[in-house]
Amino acid sequence: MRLLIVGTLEGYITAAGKIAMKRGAKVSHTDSIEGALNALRAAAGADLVMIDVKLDIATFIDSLKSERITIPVVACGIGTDAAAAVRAIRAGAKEYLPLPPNAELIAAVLEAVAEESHSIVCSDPAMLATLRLAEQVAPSDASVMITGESGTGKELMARFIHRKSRRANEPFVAVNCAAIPENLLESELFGHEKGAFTGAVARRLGKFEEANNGTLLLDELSEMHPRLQAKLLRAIQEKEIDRIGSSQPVKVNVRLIATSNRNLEAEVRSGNFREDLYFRLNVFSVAIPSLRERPADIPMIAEHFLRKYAEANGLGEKRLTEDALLMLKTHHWRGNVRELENTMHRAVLLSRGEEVGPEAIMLTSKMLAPEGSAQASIPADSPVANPFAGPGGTVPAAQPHAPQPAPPLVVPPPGALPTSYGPPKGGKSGPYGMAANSGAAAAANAGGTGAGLAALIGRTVADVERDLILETLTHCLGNRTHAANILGISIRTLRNKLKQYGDEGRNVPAPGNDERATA
Ligand SMILES: Nc1ncnc2c1ncn2[C@@H]1O[C@H](COP(=O)(O)OP(=O)(O)OP(=O)(O)O)[C@@H](O)[C@H]1O
Repeated sequence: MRLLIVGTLEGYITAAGKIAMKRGAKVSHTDSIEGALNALRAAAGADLVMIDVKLDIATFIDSLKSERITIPVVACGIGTDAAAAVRAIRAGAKEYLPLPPNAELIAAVLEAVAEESHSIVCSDPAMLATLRLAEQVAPSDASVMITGESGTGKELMARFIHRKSRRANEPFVAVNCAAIPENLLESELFGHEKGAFTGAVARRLGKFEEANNGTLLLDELSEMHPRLQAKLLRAIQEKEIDRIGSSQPVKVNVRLIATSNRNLEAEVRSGNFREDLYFRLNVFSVAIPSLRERPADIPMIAEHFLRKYAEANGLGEKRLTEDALLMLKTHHWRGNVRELENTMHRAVLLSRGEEVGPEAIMLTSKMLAPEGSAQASIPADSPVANPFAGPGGTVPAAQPHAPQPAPPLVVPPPGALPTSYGPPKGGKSGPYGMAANSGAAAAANAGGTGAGLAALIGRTVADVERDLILETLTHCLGNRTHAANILGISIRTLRNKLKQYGDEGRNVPAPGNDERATA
């Protein structure tokens, strides 16, 4: 949790900051609204802003809205100033915290923000049962192995277990073992001493030490090289790690959660994964059902993302039509919740007005296309894999047993995309179901001749794809990562396409501020 304090808080900055830090928050401070906006525009960002009620909160919140930065703002002022509190709430502040700061109140606000941004939306009995199991397992210190197809919510579940554990106020640190090359992963996990290898210009602590007293998530563990598996096993057994280049072991107290979207037992059998490590990590196992196995979750999750992205994009309320809902319910979600999330994000941007109909639902999967059709031959990675597709409750993580009618308060971080949003990994989901096209979906798909779609007829797929990519990029103010997420393609594919368009003399939006170094 990153907290940004703006202003002097009537002289109580230090007290408020200390309380927040004690609860695990990383606290930064700026004096002015301009300073806060600059900080939020930068990659460092924040998950919550506490602002002095004497500052111009209305201007601040308006600026956030106009720049599409979505972040909860809490106003703080001397308790007796009721008029200022009312003004702040009217301006859009979520809460008013009276000063001097009260430890319990600050803790409650931080907890609420953390839960809201990682809430697990579900109502299907299969998922509720999984959550119950996770909640039972959470308070112990035992290692947990979370399995499930790509995009089913494994990281979300790991965060849920951490929040429900005795370590909830300590750090939660995640490492994606598949995303980091083997030689860097060792230093990432265990740290290194200055001079340990070329480029090690200073001592760096690894994730084990960063997560000390808290929880370390080893995401996509099956991708770890056997040599590192041995070092990890030692760290678990001895409860100590060796920084690279050091002969002094360091004691660590870390609860481990591992995830894998591969069948780890099979990896053990084929000799790719150490059996002893597998049993160390798999004390408890939590298997997350795929979205296909919990169809009752689809409408709820779809509505959740509809609200989230409509709000994040500063658009009014939107609702799904019956046809659109039917299309979602009958689609074969290979990319699971992540695919559904991207689909709803696109739908928010493509729909006009309050209603979201089937014409706004662009599915990246080939599953709806008849075998051998032109559509089926378009790669699933393409944003126009289904360009001619036609009309087709939330249980906050803290209370998994009691589905609530009220929508969750969604708190995406600055830039309006969740931190857990990784590059699309749908292609890695493995050999999961090639379910036959359902009759309902096929029927819904067959009727696609809305005005928007008719306008596409006569254009080539490449043309439509280019326009969609460039429009989306413009919408994302040039941010490649966000655009790739919305389009449902990898950042690499996006960059290749943009290079091609640039070479063809097209006007390609410049990278967003935070991406200039890498784009
Ligand atoms: N039940 C849910 N409610 C709300 N959002 C969800 C739910 N499940 C997953 N998500 C969202 O879907 C996206 C993918 O979730 P997450 O990263 O936890 O999946 P994963 O299984 O760890 O993915 P991968 O296998 O690719 O690592 C995230 O944006 C997450 O917030």
